[in-house]
Amino acid sequence: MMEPCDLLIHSAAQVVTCAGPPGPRRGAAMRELGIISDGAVAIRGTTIIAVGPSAELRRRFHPAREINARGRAVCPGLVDCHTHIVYAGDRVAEFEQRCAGATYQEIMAAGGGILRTMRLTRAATTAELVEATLPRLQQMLRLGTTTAEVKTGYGLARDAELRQLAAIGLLAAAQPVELVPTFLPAHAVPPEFAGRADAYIDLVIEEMLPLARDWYRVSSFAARSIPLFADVFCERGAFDVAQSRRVLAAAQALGFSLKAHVDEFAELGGLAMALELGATSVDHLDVTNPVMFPALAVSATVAVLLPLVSLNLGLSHFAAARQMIDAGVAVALSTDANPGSAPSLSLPLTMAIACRYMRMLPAEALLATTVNAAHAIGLGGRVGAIMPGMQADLLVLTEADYRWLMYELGGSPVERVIKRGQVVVGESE
Ligand SMILES: N=CN[C@@H](CCC(=O)O)C(=O)O
Ligand SMILES: [Zn+2]
Repeated sequence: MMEPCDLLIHSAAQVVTCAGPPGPRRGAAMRELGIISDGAVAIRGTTIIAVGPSAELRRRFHPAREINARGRAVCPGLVDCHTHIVYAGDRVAEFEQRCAGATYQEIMAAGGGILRTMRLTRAATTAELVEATLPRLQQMLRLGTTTAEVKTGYGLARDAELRQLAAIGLLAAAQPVELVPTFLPAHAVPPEFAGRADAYIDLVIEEMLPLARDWYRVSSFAARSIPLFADVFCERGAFDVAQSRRVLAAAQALGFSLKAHVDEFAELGGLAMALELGATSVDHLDVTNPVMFPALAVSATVAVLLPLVSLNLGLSHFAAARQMIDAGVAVALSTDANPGSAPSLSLPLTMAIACRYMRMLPAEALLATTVNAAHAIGLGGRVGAIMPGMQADLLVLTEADYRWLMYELGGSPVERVIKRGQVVVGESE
């Protein structure tokens, strides 16, 4: 007797399952993709129920609908685990200043950069923020992103930060990309607190974090067991290690999971602090001293690397992904999509740059934007792999070999996107 299923995707040249044991992948396991040739995936409701050779699954299942992948590759929906996509305005003029030689830090120190986006974002209503962000999410979806972390951090004041959280909640309900919220009020010292960063941290701890926690408790995110993260920008010109520790420790006491921007331009010691607090991820790590890699490798913390920042800032230095992977660090990759340091929404481009400039192999880059990225946002075991029991988030690519995702530069490698068992990009039959 054949078993019923809602959707059967079959005749894929490769089903790149990324299947493996629980937990983030490290070392040689970052090169094991579990590829099934001439593969198929059976889906019931929002969940994957079987994965295997096409001939076997076509004998076993009687599907309500089927997709013939016609020799294309199928892989997990991509997970963008570090983005700043809720903002108003742009930084095009600053881009020209950087072309003329100004640095990102000089622009930030002169009141531009994050503070320019803060001024524009503060002036926007929640509805305007939603309207500005929706097309970004649509583009991410077309490029294969089915789950994305989204940070606040351009309000830098109580109400404006809460408006960003509200916008993230509305966006999660308005389109298919699944969102994971991160509260980042300590992204820069706002102008009202210039020279008084500690006083701003007091406000963050006493008022902003508790309000964000209250917002989360009644949100759809809590109802679906999607975690709320707190994050901090630990950097010269932003917050020092002591200030960053105060924010993260207070957030942890309120029940937030933790992330930290560390070692982007200067190594202040934020990495050791974040590891001590058991952060879910540490992000950037562009200038981290390799003596830190063994401690990172034995921790449960995922290292999120953001190569589009180095590319966009015209830097020749990239995070030491090769050394980190060889040392056993669980590496994830993300766009860092934001209007300043990384104006790109493309995970395929991110992977392409990581392979060329950080010496990652294509298999490692894919695991870094699926399984490990899911673990970096607390969704490991739910999304990021094609395995029975996992959420049915899949891509049918335009080519037969998944390595086209990294090989092509700036292309459009995705033919169809399936989110929670529904075709949300491309033809449904
Ligand atoms: N480094 C700090 N925050 C962002 C940049 C945000 C911006 O420039 O607007 C980042 O991750 O690169
Ligand atoms: Zn960031």
